Amino acid sequence: MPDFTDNLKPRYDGTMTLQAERDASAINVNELANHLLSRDGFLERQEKVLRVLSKEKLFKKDQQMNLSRPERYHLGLARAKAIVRITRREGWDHEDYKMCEYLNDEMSPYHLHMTMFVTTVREQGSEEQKKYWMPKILDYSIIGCYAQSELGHGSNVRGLETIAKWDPVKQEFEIHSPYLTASKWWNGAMGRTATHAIVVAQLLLPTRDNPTKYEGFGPQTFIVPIRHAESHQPFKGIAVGDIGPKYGYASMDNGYMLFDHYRVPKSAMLSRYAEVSDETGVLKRHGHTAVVYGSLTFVRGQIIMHARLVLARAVTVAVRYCAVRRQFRDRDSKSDLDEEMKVLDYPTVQIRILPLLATTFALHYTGEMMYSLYHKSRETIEKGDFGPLAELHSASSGLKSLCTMLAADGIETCRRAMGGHGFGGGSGLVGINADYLSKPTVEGDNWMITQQVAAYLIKKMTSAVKNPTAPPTDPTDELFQFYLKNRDHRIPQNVVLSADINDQAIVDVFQWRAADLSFRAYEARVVEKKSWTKLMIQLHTLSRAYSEQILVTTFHNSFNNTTSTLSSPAPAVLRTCFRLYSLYTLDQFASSFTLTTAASANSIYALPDAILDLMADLRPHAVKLVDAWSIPDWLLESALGRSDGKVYEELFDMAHRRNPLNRTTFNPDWRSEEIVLGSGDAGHGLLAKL
Ligand SMILES: Cc1cc2nc3c(=O)[nH]c(=O)nc-3n(C[C@H](O)[C@H](O)[C@H](O)COP(=O)(O)OP(=O)(O)OC[C@H]3O[C@@H](n4cnc5c(N)ncnc54)[C@H](O)[C@@H]3O)c2cc1C
Repeated sequence: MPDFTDNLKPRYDGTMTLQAERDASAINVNELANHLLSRDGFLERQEKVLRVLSKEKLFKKDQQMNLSRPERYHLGLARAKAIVRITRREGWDHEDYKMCEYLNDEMSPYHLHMTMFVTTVREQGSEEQKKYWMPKILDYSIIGCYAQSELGHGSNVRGLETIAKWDPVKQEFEIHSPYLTASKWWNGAMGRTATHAIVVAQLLLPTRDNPTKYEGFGPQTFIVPIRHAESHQPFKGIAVGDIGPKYGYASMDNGYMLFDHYRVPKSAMLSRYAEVSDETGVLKRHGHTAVVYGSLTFVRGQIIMHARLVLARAVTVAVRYCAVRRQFRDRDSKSDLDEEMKVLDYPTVQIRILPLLATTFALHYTGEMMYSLYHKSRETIEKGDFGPLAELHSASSGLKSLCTMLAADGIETCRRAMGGHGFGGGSGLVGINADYLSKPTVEGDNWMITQQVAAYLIKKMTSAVKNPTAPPTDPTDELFQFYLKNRDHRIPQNVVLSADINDQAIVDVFQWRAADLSFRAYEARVVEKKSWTKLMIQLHTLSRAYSEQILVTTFHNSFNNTTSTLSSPAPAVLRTCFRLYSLYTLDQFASSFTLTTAASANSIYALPDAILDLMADLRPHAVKLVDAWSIPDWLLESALGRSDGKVYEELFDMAHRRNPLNRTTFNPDWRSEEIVLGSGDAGHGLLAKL
């Protein structure tokens, strides 16, 4: 209904403000966007899918935060099915499907089906199993989930309690949950959606001398039907359901599941790398057991690529809003006529947002590098050479931990940097913040998996110490050999850490710190034989330092490889991002850099000024840099982050015209001491629902 608020305008025009910001920078946004997002035709695909999806009523986002949990799941399911339907209707491929999920922006109940479930069958199934299952998976005639974690164990896969006992007479496995803590738990899509599960269970085989006794052969993967194809009810011997409310993930049915002597045929065990022989009932292994973790590694690689887009989205909102938002006149201004300052011009706001803007680019180049590394190594593994698995696993673990931590913390930092409106639904960060909080935990807890990186580096340093002149097989070998040659006559680097510091000097500083921490870990563990548990904090620091070194080195390498082809001023601005990310990180962990003699204490003093200078250099380009990340308004779903800067108009419209709470008169009997929840206009039968 029209009212007197219709013609009111904000005091400062957001659209003009953002236009002025864009005019102030000569960056060619399209060119930079193509540079960042051309892999697999990402940008064209985004445009194509957006055109279709944004017209579908089912995908309208502006009311979803007002729905209850069961409604969110139901909507999520409807959208999951619609995405399959639309993908078929439009003749789209799997990348288009993934783009639908990305733009839909909620955890789809079909997500695990097309990630962990299909990847596990593809990587661990025998040719015969793949021939049987893959067509069913790809045409959605079954829906899968991945049931590894249990109520009692998640990180410790070897400690899983679900058992799969081989029955040589019936040639079947009996899957059983002997304890309450054996209940599968957290597994996405298992609660209400999936018809099948990849179940990770301890394989038990009868011993040779006494067939009534059983011997354990560790966790194996089984493909298990859990719900009836027609009734969709769980099969007898299975108790399964949704685990209930949680942070974010409202549209996902994370589940629990217990088995009571549930029988599956021999063919249920995925047998590309291990199978139970018919005649003898012994386990025959065909390859490297570490490959069982191959699908986890793959998912970790994708998580890193995803982290950069998630952080870019939060930073897009923060940069645009803080460029529009004004508070106070400049304290030192002599004129009363000056406009209020944009909050993005306050260094205390910049220090929270601009290093994160720089981080999006650091994540990008490492994501690209990991993507190539995974596919290169995958080819070698497919040929039966498992050599690269250790390096791949180590790099992916350390980077998964660092990148998801940077992105998850970064979203929250952006939210806080936006003051009160950052806390509101109009920020567009409520969903992404709550959903992304899971990432530091899932696919390997961030504090747990860093131990794998440290173990790998200690092993490498041990070999380097034993044989310091062996031909290096990778950059880490080279770095360790260089370190060992120079460590005795090391003079702490007195590089001046100013805004115009030499880029290679930054890389050297990060690499030296990583090598020195590796050497200290080697000394503590291998030479002094300190207990692993006691060293854990040191080992986590090592992993972080090593992964930061990868981010810095890879970012630096991009200058030689790709960024130099961009038109001015993009290469120089990206260099500023490189320095800002690096010097900001250096400042955060200054003691670690000085204690490892990577940088002298004197040089650290210059850091705050250098960071201020770099932020001043970057500031005029901030809006165009976030524009280059090309996050569509439809995905942002954010009043604060709108590309046209109409922040206040949208916030007011959301509250005044679109908020369902304002459509109902609550408390008409406000003089009474009681509220009748079960009836009336506002009651909606609430009591009956409780
Ligand atoms: C949203 C969400 C979705 C999920 N989806 C799935 C799914 O689809 N399928 C599935 O199988 N699982 C799923 N999980 C489970 C997830 O994989 C596990 O929660 C995760 O691996 C962490 O394991 P945990 O919960 O057992 O934590 P724990 O291992 O119990 O960790 C608790 C704390 O102990 C620390 N810790 C544990 N072990 C060590 C150690 N050795 N040294 C030092 N510190 C240690 C950890 O760092 C952590 O701080 C999901 C979880 C969430 C939150």
